[in-house]
Amino acid sequence: MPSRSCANLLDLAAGDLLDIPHTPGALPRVMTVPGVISDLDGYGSNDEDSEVSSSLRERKIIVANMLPLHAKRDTENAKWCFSLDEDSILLQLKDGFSSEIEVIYVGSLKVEVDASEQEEVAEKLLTDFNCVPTFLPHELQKRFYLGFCKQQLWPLFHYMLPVCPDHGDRFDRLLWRAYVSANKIFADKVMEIINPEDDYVWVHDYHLMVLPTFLRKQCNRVKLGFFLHSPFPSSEIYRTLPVRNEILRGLLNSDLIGFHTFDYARHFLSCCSRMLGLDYESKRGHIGVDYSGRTIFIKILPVGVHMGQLESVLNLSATSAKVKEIQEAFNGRKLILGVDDMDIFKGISLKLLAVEQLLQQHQDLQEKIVLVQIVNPARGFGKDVQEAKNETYSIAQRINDVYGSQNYQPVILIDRPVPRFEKSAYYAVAECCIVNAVRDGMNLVPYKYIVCRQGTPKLDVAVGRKTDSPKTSMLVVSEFIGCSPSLSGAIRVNPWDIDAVADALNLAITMCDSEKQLRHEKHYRYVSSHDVAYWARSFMQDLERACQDHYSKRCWGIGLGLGFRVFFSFSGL
Ligand SMILES: O=P(O)(O)OC[C@H]1O[C@H](O[C@H]2O[C@H](CO)[C@@H](O)[C@H](O)[C@H]2O)[C@H](O)[C@@H](O)[C@@H]1O
Repeated sequence: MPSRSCANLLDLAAGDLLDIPHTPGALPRVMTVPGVISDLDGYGSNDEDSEVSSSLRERKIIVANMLPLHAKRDTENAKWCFSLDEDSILLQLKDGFSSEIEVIYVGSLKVEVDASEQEEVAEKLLTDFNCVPTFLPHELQKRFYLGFCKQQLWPLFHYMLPVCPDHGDRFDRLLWRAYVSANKIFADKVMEIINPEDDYVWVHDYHLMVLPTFLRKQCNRVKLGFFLHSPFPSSEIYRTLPVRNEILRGLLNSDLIGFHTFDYARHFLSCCSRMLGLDYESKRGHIGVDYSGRTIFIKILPVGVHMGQLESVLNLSATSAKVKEIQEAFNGRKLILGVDDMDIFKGISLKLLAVEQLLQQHQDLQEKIVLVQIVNPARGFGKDVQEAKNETYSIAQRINDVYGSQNYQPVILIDRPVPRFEKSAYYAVAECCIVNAVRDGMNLVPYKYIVCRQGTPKLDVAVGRKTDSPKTSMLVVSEFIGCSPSLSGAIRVNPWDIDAVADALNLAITMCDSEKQLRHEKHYRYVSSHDVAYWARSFMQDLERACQDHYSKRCWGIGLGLGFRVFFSFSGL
């Protein structure tokens, strides 16, 4: 594909995101892809009950901002080396699909590849990893990701309004244009590889919310699902966004839109109603909304963890060794664990303030508890992130100065990339895990903690535990995070209420084992049965159903006469 200059990309006007008429009579011809039917006359010719079928192998095209890859240069020959990012949900979701299905990824690399190397790298990534890279020009990438995504959408979707005009967080149309341009590049990349007759496209997260508009424009029959991993804020917050309609319409150009929680879906619905004037109705567990002659389905489906992967890490001898090492180092002290990205919405300093309060109010706990806070590297680089980091360090220092001693440090900050085996070992040892985020789309830390506390027979043997000994865990979780509704045995807290969080921590660490066991077992049953494969399979099944409805002859007929509806379905909770 010929590369475009950055200037051209940034010139692309946001006005390009006009709504697309979807009444079948107004459908544009589908882009011609070799071997693919290129207009709708031929497409709708199945009889009423038959499914859309083709001899070509079905593929799922997963589109996300970042490919599930690590990249680095070989120190000897300076060539790029790539490896799979096993932690990526995008990679893990494959387990939800039949092995017959080919999964292709479209997204950016975390590194910048020089234009002269891009062709070679693209070939290698396709051959070795089924990945198709979108090489965004440097300036565009910066404005798109660090600018519009991280400085504008991320705060707003986590309920932070740009209140101070001098803070530099006002809506910036230049950044919006970059967002639109970047989304278009992703859509163009998908168009280069898609076989619309057979392939399903699944777009992920807030970075790519207008991509469906571009895809739908180029290929009206594209089978397209979207999942939002971040929260969808209340309409009172969302409606402050100057480009609110463009983004809503972008999402509505999918066939199915997924959210982690009922609230996010409800907020989205209310935005559609208030801002676009769309009606919706509830019928047999589904809610339907008409939108410009299209059918959209909405699914509430919290994501899960990869059980097999977590268990295999627990089975590593490095993990057992680390567990023993941590147990020895803590020497009977109760470990409270926090694992968070360094981000202003994770509530790390509120958590530290609660621990400080706990130690102040319960002198008996001094020398007996330790908060280990693992801090994953920041993903955005705003001034606010640096401020949050400084505050975290300063509160931790204060607590350690006041309550620590020569052999005791009540707060341990681990601020470096922590390998999976080490994290799993901390999860396995921790008496209590606390997630105190003031907003988070889902947050899988509690689920990982539960699985690691359950452990594996191999880990039990390695650390000298009876394999049939009762398993316990204790969670303190913020009520503002997506996983909270699924954790009915957790102590739910308002992270802003420091007294309440301190009390919750006290309750968690003093609770009797039988109660902790009951809560743990309940959580484990849920987490192990609603894993990432369940999530992906369930989303894809609904997407297939949605597309069958949309693109079968019968439905086109209904669409012509009556217009289409949006349906909501609920599962996983
Ligand atoms: O920081 P970004 O590159 O913009 O990516 C955003 C975050 O993506 C991932 O978290 C999101 O998805 C998780 C799984 O659904 C969910 O638990 C979380 O609430 C979402 O924000 C990633 O895990 C984060 O590190 C990124 O910051």
